[in-house]
Amino acid sequence: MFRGIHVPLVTPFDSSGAVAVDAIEKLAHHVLDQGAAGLVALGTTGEVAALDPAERAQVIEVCARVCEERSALLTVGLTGNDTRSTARALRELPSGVHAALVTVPYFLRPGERGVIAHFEALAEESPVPLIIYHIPYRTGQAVGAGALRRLGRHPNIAGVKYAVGGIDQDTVELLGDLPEGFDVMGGDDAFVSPLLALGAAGGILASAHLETRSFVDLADAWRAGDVERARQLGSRLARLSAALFAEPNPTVIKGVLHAQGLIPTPDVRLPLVPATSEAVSQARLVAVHPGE
Ligand SMILES: O=C(O)C1=N[C@H](C(=O)O)C[C@H](O)C1
Repeated sequence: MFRGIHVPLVTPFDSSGAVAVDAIEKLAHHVLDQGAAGLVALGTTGEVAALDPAERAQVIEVCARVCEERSALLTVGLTGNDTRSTARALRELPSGVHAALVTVPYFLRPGERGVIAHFEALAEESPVPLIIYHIPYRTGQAVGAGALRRLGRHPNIAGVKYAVGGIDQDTVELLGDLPEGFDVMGGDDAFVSPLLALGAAGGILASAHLETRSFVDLADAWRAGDVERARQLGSRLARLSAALFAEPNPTVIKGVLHAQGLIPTPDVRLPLVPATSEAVSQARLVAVHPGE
């Protein structure tokens, strides 16, 4: 189900601080024009925690409209560390949403058995397929290859957004033996190229707001076995990702998109603070001169 590059959209704000719905629509078309396979609404990059329920509904509505028009896949991010309320949020997803990206329960650290029980319960209730968001450096919860493989055998669990901060033993084991119909999507921008080389189906990458076409080419090159091209693109794009993540995501990306005239302000909501002008200039420089 998951393949190619999916862009977790930023939520732009206008000068009054309101969600700039027109800018979301423009950005959505912009990345899809460049070959993105889908959009992710309400990810970390979309500052979901700082949006109120009405704003979240607005973001989903505009993304669903664009995805419908463009025959693209819409995934919506859901973060919770309680199974009952997460199941309720899944049941309440509006139509037009094709999948839900659900974070491993954070902070609580329920252990692997708890994580398995959580996702199996959610998968039974969810009206759309789930993609597990595994990001232990944010959630505090390890989940090994065996547990992910078991979850991947559930018919309503379509994949994992894999962001363990590098390539480790579990990464290699997982990608060496994937359940049928269970896709691995790279979720650590700087490591997407090696993950694709190991057999990931694509990536959910905030960096792909910029150079979307090049990220799509990277995934295509690994799939086609064009190793030379994939390595070159991979190292160039990893430099771009490093510059875009030099300060907390999505502050630098918003700074660059604003400088390019794609969003009305670079503003983020507290506790995030806007990126420094140095970080934004450096990221713009790397985007234009990737060798520097
Ligand atoms: O919102 C997302 O989805 C992503 N979030 C990650 C993060 O903020 O750490 C980065 C990734 O590119 C996508």
